[in-house]
Amino acid sequence: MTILEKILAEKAKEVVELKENYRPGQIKGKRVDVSLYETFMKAEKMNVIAEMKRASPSKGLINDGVDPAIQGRNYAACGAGAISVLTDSPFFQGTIEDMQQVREVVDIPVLNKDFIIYEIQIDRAYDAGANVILLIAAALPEQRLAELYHYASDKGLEILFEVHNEDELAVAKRIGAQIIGVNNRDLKTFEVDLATTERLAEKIDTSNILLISESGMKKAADVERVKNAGARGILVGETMMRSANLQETFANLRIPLGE
Ligand SMILES: O=C(O)c1ccccc1NCC(=O)[C@H](O)[C@H](O)COP(=O)(O)O
Repeated sequence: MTILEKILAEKAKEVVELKENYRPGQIKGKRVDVSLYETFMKAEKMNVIAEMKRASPSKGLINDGVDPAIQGRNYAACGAGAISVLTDSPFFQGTIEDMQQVREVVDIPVLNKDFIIYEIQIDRAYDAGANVILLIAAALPEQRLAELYHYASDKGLEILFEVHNEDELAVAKRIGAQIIGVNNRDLKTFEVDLATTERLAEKIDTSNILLISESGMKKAADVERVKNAGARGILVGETMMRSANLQETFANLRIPLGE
């Protein structure tokens, strides 16, 4: 079993419980009307989606003592264009409450980073104040991805559609994804290779699709590579969660987007 298969097996159990115990509208989070796509397409510096990630399958514990509200406020103050909150508990030690707390203290787009396989998770993300949800192409068949994409879109949510290879990118295009995340981390080996963004970006029309490069971003030279490939945004977890000086970390990664 790959790690993604293990995560999805756990997620299926969580969804059974959610369907029994959660009613749409049950959580009443703050709603802020902002668009990731609009904000990122017009920015002049590399846009950073800073991630709240206590732990991960590849790295184990990263920063389990983090206070989501404090970290979220700091991310926004230091220049994050958006904040991603991992809400999966078994593998990342996150919760939906983490995301709600972040939403309360910032007005920039908030991404609910989870392994979405069912509509009820989208309802809950919306209720807790998310602007964006994640759909992972590798997680579901195309038909189901399309259904979830349209369900989220009809609720006014944006979708970060995550791909790892050419076949998944073709699915993203058929579905009409406007925001495509290329994940540089191979979810089978955990190996991170920025060449994944470089390779797939050649097949993306970045003049109207917002390309986000995800995972493995540590220094300006990494950002330079994905910027040259056409990315207007980067999703950064571990580097942010381990940073002792967020101001400096953001300044290093937010390189100008012009020539
Ligand atoms: O991070 C993992 O180990 C992981 C394992 C299996 C599925 C997803 C995983 N991570 C989710 C992410 O996409 C990253 O948290 C995100 O891109 C940030 O990556 P990084 O900056 O390298 O922490």
